[in-house]
Amino acid sequence: MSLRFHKMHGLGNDFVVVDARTDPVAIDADRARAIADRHTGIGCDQIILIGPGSDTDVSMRIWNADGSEVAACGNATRCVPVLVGRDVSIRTAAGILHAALEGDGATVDMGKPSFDWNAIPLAYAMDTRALPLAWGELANPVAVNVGNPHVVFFVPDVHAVPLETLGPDIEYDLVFPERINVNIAHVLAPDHLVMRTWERGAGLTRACGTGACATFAAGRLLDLLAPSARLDLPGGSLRLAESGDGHLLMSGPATHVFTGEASL
Ligand SMILES: N[C@@H](CCC[C@H](N)C(=O)O)C(=O)O
Repeated sequence: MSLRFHKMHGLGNDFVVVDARTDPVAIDADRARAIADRHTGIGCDQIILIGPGSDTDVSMRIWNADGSEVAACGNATRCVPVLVGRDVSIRTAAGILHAALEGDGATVDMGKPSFDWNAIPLAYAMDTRALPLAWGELANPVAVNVGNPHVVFFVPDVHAVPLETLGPDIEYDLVFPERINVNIAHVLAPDHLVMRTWERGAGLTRACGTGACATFAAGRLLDLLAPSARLDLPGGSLRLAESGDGHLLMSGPATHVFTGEASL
């Protein structure tokens, strides 16, 4: 099957973006895995399908490299207005998002975080400010849903944590019935932190936009961060701010690399 696609990325979190606004394209878990394969496919962390919107400008569906379909992807959301060439409203499985072109990327209103244990979701009721759980040296994370599920650990040094081994243990722990994205962060100042993410369904990535939103929301909840902060990820920096009504505003770059066609 022939596939026309755009290769895009947000801070090195890379995507195969399929623009199906005028002609429908069918993607399922098997096709998503084949496209994402870095040896036999195109290679990417996520596959993004942009479709027409009914009540919005466009719609967006998201698959991780392992073929799992998910509701949110912050970095890909910044890519949408860049691809379309204007500010857009986007229908996603997590609700309607608004993305506005800004600088070399976009600012997206990512909505309000939820700290409800049911919304994360967790297997049973727990204090989501500090889950009473530990995996190796990582203990008592904040759990938060920002359209997708995350845990956030505040640690003394993100570079000293073996996230490549602890990440999968946490992602697949049965306490997270829909698996989980795993973020570790250390705060340098109330308006500046450093973080890394193990992504559900994709592993270690250079950046995770929803991970940055989750980490900022967790930092605000614990009073570690100011209402606006810079977050340094392995692939570069994002700016997060909290609006008056508690929404998370994420700003950062989004890059179109090339347009191609593949038999996949
Ligand atoms: N890279 C994304 C998040 C993609 C989805 C995530 N791995 C999940 O399974 O929820 C981002 O920039 O937010």
